[in-house]
Amino acid sequence: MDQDEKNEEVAPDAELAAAIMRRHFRPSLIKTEAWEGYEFADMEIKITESTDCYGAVLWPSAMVLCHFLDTHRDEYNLMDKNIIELGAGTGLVTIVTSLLGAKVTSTDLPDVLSNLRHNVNRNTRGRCRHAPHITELSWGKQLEERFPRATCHYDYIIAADVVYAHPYLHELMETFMHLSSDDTVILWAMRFRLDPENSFVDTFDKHFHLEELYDLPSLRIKLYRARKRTSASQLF
Ligand SMILES: C[S@@+](CC[C@H](N)C(=O)[O-])C[C@H]1O[C@@H](n2cnc3c(N)ncnc32)[C@H](O)[C@@H]1O
Repeated sequence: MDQDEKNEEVAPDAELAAAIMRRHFRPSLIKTEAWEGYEFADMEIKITESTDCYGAVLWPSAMVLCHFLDTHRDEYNLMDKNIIELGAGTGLVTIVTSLLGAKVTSTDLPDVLSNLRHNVNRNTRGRCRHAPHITELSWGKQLEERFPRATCHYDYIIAADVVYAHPYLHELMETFMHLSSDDTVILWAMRFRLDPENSFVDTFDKHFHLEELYDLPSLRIKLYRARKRTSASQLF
């Protein structure tokens, strides 16, 4: 392969990655409150971050997932769909999916919920068909009690950058398993940093049919679509 051919291979990822990161970012406005502006679902979205924990920062995987959903509205028509987001953080993905018409349950650890609620309320009030529901979900805890399989059915489980070197990867897998019905589609944007992340993908692949929708090496992010493996389920 000569150099030109190599360049041709790399360019699409670099261009897409640059477009995702550039298109949706606007500089901070320091007024009484600092926020960053993003544009998705034909709306300006204001996100306030705080640097005191992971969940209060907006991570690039969230922008990748939002970009995908915003630019694939026909294939992924979210109107009236039931969605649950894991590790919602600052709430960008919850906001975008709500603006696109979904009924969203937005979840994270208790410490993160106040900033999450602030961002989600300010960006969705009066703009959405269904008001998003924000609630605690600590992976692996009280799953059947709080999200009973008999009554909770999700069309989509969405997650951005929830896999990294934390001690709850087993509980996260358990949560994906518990919330998935045979027809639930998981859309999961993942940033690769260390080895535990690769082994999580290997384990995930044993329980779910996994398909790559985006591979963005320049951001070290992949976007996956997955569905639970069952004896009766059809492969994508
Ligand atoms: C790297 S941040 C990603 C946040 C957001 N999805 C984004 O992409 O901007 C990881 C998120 O997972 C949440 N998280 C970490 N451990 C968790 C656990 N055991 N149960 C529930 N959420 C957890 C964090 O609070 C945080 O919001």
